[in-house]
Amino acid sequence: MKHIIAPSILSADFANLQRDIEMINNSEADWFHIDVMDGVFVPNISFGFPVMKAVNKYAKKPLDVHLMIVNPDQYIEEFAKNGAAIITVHYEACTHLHRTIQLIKSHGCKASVALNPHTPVILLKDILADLDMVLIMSVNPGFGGQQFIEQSFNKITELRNMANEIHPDLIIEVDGGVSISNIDALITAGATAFVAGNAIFAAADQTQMIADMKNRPEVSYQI
Ligand SMILES: O=C(CO)[C@@H](O)[C@H](O)COP(=O)(O)O
Repeated sequence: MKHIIAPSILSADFANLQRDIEMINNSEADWFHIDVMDGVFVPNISFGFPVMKAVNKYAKKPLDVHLMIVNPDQYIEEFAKNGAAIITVHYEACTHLHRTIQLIKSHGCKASVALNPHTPVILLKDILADLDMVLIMSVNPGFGGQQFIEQSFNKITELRNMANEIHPDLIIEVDGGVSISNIDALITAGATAFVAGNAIFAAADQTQMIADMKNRPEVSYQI
């Protein structure tokens, strides 16, 4: 099976957002990755509903919305109304994670949980069967263009082993420092979806970079 490529619009040119959305529409990318940051959960503010609406107006692929915010329950309905297909909340931001997951699903979205680099995957064991996806943060969230944290490989493998027992078709998404140099090893470790910001938007030929990240002749995943 082919893995999923989700360009992160955080690294797009916001003065030419429609152009960058069309580039993704016309590429081999699978999803749009949308990073929402509130300046509280992470030390950065990205954007909220106005940008989400603008992306939803032109995007022809599913919107993969990553909420790096506190109190995500308060905003889930609004993100769903604005076109979110997948909503990821942070384990570290949710006191009643089971309730939050049910809320996401009740709005017709796929439910996903993100883990910061310091959070062990075992903490998701009792909720894994309810999830469509787990997002492994391979940098500390808040900024694009950071260096990949190598320990993430072990987390991906550990999560894939746990998922094989409980939920074999779980999507494991990796976010942060993903590039053409580490994507093969990440697929081999058990990841099936890849967020890439800098690797795509800083490339001389963005469409070609997406195609290169999508078509990896040496690796494919089995679930
Ligand atoms: O969530 C985040 C950052 O918090 C990511 O989605 C970044 O936007 C990925 O950017 P690169 O590391 O690929 O440049």
